[in-house]
Formats: sequence, structure tokens, C-alpha cells
Amino acid sequence: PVSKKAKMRDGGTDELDVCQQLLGELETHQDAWPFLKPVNPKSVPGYKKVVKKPMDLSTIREKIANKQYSCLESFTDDVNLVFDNCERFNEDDSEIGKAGHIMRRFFNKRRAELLK
Ligand SMILES: Oc1ccc2c(c1)N[C@H](O)CC2
Repeated sequence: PVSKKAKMRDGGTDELDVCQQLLGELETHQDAWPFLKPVNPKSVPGYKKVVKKPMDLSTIREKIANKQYSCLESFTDDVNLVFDNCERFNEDDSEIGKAGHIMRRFFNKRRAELLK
């Protein structure tokens, strides 16, 4: 039977290593500032009603530490949630909206490069 454990890739790097590498690069990106910490819904009118599933990079960091991601796919779903929430709440040409598009493009490019 196919083992449940992440497939060891030829570089001996498993999916969790890829998640940690990607998260480190997202956290240190110059345009990551809108996404580093949870949005305080009390201080942002409308946010709680509009954004059904808040997510941010510090929460993703915590979920990795608590082994809450079973695979790269579940990690990717949360990263995409960060940027989908951003698109829902911010105009594309706003400072935060532009940062969201830059960060999403960066994530997708680096994920593809690391999986090659
Ligand atoms: O003007 C503002 C003020 C606060 C926030 C935003 C825009 N967008 C973020 O997605 C959520 C927090």
C-alpha cells in the first residue's frame, strides 16, 4: 500500500521542509507586511462579516509548529486563503491589494521552483 508518510523526494527533502522554506521566504518578503499578523476585526469595520476565514502568516507558522498540515497541499490552501481574503477586502490598485498580488505571484513561482 502507498505509505501515508510524505514521499521522500530525490533531494531527501520532504513536503514539510518545502512548507518551512516557503513560509520563511514569505515572512521575510518586503511586501509581506499586511499578512504577518492576524487582522484585528474590532479595529477594521466590515472585516469580520466579509472575511469568513481569516488567515495570516503567523497563524500558518503556528500550525506548522503544531503539525497541523498533513501535506504541502493543505499548507498551500492556507497560503492561498491569505491572498484570497486580501482580494476580497482590498481594491486591486490599493497598497495592500498590490502587495497581495505580488506575494501570491512570488509564492506560486517559488513553490514551482522548489518542486522541480
Ligand atoms: O484600509 C485598511 C485598513 C485595515 C485593513 C485593510 C485596509 N486591509 C486588510 O486586508 C485588512 C486590514
